[in-house]
Formats: sequence, structure tokens, C-alpha cells
Amino acid sequence: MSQLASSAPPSLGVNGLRITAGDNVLVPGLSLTIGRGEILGMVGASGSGKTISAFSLARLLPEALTQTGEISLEGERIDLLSEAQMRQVRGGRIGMVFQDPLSSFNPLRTVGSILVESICRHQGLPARQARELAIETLATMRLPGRDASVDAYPHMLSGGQRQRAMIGLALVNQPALIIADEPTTALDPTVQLQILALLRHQASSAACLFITHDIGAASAICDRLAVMNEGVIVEEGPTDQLLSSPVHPFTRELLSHAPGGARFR
Ligand SMILES: Nc1ncnc2c1ncn2[C@@H]1O[C@H](COP(=O)(O)OP(=O)(O)OP(=O)(O)O)[C@@H](O)[C@H]1O
Repeated sequence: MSQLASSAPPSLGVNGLRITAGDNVLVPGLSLTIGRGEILGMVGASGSGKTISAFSLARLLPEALTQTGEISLEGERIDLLSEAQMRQVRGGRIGMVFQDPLSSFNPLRTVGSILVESICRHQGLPARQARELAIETLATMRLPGRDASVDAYPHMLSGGQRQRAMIGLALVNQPALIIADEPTTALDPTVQLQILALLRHQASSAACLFITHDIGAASAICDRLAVMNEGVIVEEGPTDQLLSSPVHPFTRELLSHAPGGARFR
């Protein structure tokens, strides 16, 4: 690694992130880093705190939950930014992909107009250029028929196509961080694989936090895995190493229940 690369801050740095609901401590103190171009898979049982941890990175927790701790994006402390500044960060320097794009996309807006609005807001391009970029992005995401996709309403696309469009929206402003929370869980296995491959390929210059129940999906695209149990990362390491030689009893238990284990590798 060059000196320049080793001295650059990680795309994402989290230090002592604590999430509480009143007196109830849900995440006692999470610390992690993700480098540029790296995909960290966060796996763990249901209710272990994966989603609230991910949402807290974009400071999107529901009001009932409180977060403290340091979150740095390319070396800048975003936990110290105002809400107005955070609105500029979300969709710009942080892209997000969730399980169900139908509920994330406004049903009354075409896919293209949602992309155009985001491009104009975060890149300041004029509308015509933004539309060109939207068309180009959807084509890169392998959506069919240039104008047909850009002018389609979300319900007119298949589940897989909607998820491709959502990944396009997450990537269009070249974010430093992508948060992908169960992005393929609702899709059939063949489409899942295609979409994971697309995410892996297109997100090559961002850091990506990939949250999943599916060890197979995680093994297909993640460089490293972090195993979460009751709000704590109990084990973390390179994907191959963690899957072949798990150390923590919880990781072993989780892997023993994984259908097909690391079937994508
Ligand atoms: N609004 C809320 N108020 C209080 N507790 C909450 C709230 N949202 C989530 N929690 C609690 O936080 C904990 C972690 O939930 P979270 O959704 O992050 O788990 P998860 O690991 O993502 O689970 P899954 O894989 O099922 O999505 C759970 O105990 C959950 O009940």
C-alpha cells in the first residue's frame, strides 16, 4: 500500500456508537471502519441491532431512539453536523438501498424524475443534463429501453428492476458510503445474484455496509464480515477466513443454521 493510501482516512469510521431507547441499551458501543471500495457485511440474528446501527450512520433513527458516538465520513465528523447539513449528506455522500423500493419510491413520480431531482439537488446540474445522467445511470443498471425506464412509474417495473433503479439512485451522486439493508431479500434467488453482482461492480469506489440475514449473499460480495449479537460485534474478519474458521460460538451457531452456507463462493 502506498504511503498516500495508508494515510487517507477510511471512507467510514465509527467510534463508540451507542443507541438507547430510554433506559434500554440497544447498541452499547459500536466501532468499525470501512475503506474506499470495501464491502463490509453485517450479519446476525433478527433483532441484533443491524438495522438501527445502519440507520444511525445516516442519523435516521426514529425519535424514540437516541444515538451518541463518533461517525466520520472521509475524515469528517458527520455526527456533529446540523440536520440541514445532514439532508445534504443523505442521497449525496451517503446512498441508501433498502429491501422494498416500492415503499421508498414515491408512487406518483416517475423513476427518472426521482433521479433528476436528486442529481439537481446534490450535483447542481441543469435539468436537461440531469435527465441525460438519469438515463445513463438506468442503462448502467441494465434497465431496459432508455426512455421507457426513465419515464416509468415505480409500479410499472418488476421487483428486480425497481431494486436496480434504487441502486442507481443510491450511486448516481457518487457517494462515499452506501448503506444496503437487505437489498435483495424480497427477490428470487437468480435475480438476487444478478443484483448483488451489479452492486459489487458499480459500488467499486464507495465504502459499502451490506446488512443481511443471508450468509450466502454476504459471502458472494463482502470483503469482510462483522457478526452482530445483541448490539455487539462479536467477531469480524475477512469473509473467507471468518466463514472457514469461525472462532466465536455465536458465529459458529449462525453459520450452522445458514442454508447452503457460503454457496455463492
Ligand atoms: N423505534 C424503536 N423503539 C424501541 N426499540 C426499537 C425501535 N426500533 C428497533 N428497536 C429495537 O432495537 C433492536 C434492534 O433492532 P434492529 O431492527 O436493528 O435489528 P436487526 O438486527 O436489523 O433485525 P432484523 O434482521 O430482523 O431486521 C431490537 O431489539 C428492536 O426491538
